[in-house]
Amino acid sequence: MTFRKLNILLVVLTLSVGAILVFHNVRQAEYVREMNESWNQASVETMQIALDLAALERSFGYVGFIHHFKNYVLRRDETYYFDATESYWQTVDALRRLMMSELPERDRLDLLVVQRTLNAYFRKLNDLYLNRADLSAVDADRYVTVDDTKAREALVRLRADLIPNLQNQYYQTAASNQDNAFWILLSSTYPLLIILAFAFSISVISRKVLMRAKEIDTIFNSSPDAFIYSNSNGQILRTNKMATKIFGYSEEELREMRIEDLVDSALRDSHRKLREKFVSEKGSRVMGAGNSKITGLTKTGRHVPLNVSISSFGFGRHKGIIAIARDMTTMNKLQLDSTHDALTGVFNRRHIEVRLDDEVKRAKRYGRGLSVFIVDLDNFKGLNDSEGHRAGDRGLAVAAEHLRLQLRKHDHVGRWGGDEFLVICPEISQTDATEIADRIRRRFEDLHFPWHCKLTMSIGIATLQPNSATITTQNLFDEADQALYVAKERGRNRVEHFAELQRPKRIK
Ligand SMILES: Nc1nc2c(ncn2[C@@H]2O[C@H](COP(=O)(O)OP(=O)(O)OP(=O)(O)O)[C@@H](O)[C@H]2O)c(=O)[nH]1
Repeated sequence: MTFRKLNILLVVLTLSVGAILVFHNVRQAEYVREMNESWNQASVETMQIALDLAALERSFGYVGFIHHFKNYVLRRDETYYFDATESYWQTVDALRRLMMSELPERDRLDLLVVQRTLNAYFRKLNDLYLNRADLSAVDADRYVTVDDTKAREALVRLRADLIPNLQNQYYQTAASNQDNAFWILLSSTYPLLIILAFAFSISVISRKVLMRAKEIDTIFNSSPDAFIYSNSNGQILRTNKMATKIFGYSEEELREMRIEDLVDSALRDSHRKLREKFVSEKGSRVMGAGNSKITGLTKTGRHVPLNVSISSFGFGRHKGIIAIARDMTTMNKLQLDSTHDALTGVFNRRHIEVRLDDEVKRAKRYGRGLSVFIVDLDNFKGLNDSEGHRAGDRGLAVAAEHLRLQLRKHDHVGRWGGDEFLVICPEISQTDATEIADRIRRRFEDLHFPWHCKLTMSIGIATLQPNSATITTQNLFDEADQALYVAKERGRNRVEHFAELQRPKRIK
């Protein structure tokens, strides 16, 4: 998974959990409010009905209307009449309130029975008060008699039915509130589980990211190449162990530096311009791919040959550069050792053979000329014998250096073996070749050596004429060798060209 995808996933997860929590909080507040409301409502209604029933029984019963009614019938005291009337209206009021409550149908019917009985009593009371004040107590009592059996039974039923029913309702509300509380608890657990899952995935992802970082760190630090990571301004942000080893600075010191500080001051400006051009190009790309050769500058001021590849990459507005540099000191030395003679510093036998083959092919391909010299020191054995091998070694090195100095940049010199050298001069005609070889010979003869015997050289030349397609490398070499042989035969310290040997005047 890419870092970008990971980021998007985390943002989506965070937003989802946030939304769920907000939703959950709103729902929870709603639940609590509903619970409170239903609880309050249930409590108030239950209480009200109980109070109304108690009020009904009190105002209707034997401390209420009936009590005052009976007293009036027996004593005919107006006060009882008014008390009874007041109790009557209180009873009516209690009945009305109960009728308006949510009650089962059978309870409503019982309330109607009570109301009818109350009204019957009240009519008789008023009639007695207004029209029959002259009746004796016994007659009055007989007159006002109302059959209240049904009303009493209705009240008993109401009490027996209504209170347990209300209790039932109360318990149902409590049970439903308990249900709500359960769901609130469950809905609290739900986001909690999401948060736990979220935390778990974050910890898994973090572990993977840390593992990856550790892997990269290990790769980074165990690389045989120097890694230098910098921002687009060239400010070094991170390096590996090899970078500290090559440049001699600590990681902390490198982090204070710019990448240009690691090249020679003369090259800094051009290096900076190259970096700026490189960074301004969009996207990631690799420059050099390990082939761009530059020279690094170490803390001690030593110049190190480097092969560098540079990659740039962009992440949002951030641009970074990674330079991977390989110290070529050892590699260059190995390469040099594989192609050069250790004693004289010119090409070794194997390499000069390859060069000879290449140059012969090239000369044939382009129809150009080529001359080859075989140079052999004269009586070299004598030098070894009289002055020792060290003097002989020095003589060989001086001869090689002499050849190199006397030749053009694109000529090649190699040690063929012992005291013998091979020189390749592309595009040199026969006449020029002889002249050059003779000049080399003469100047070598003029050199002063710190020993008694004189050191000279004999040179055999062969020339590949332009557009001569048939001659092979071996033929050319053999011709030069034959010319050398003749030079030795004719007294040494001489130059002979193979082509001259064929002419009759030379043979004379
Ligand atoms: N000091 C030294 N001597 C070497 C080296 N390689 C070869 N020789 C010696 O070079 C001498 C070459 O001698 P020769 O090729 O026989 O002939 P020369 O003495 O040069 O005589 P001419 O070539 O006939 O003039 C030998 O004695 C080798 O031992 C070397 O690397 N160092």
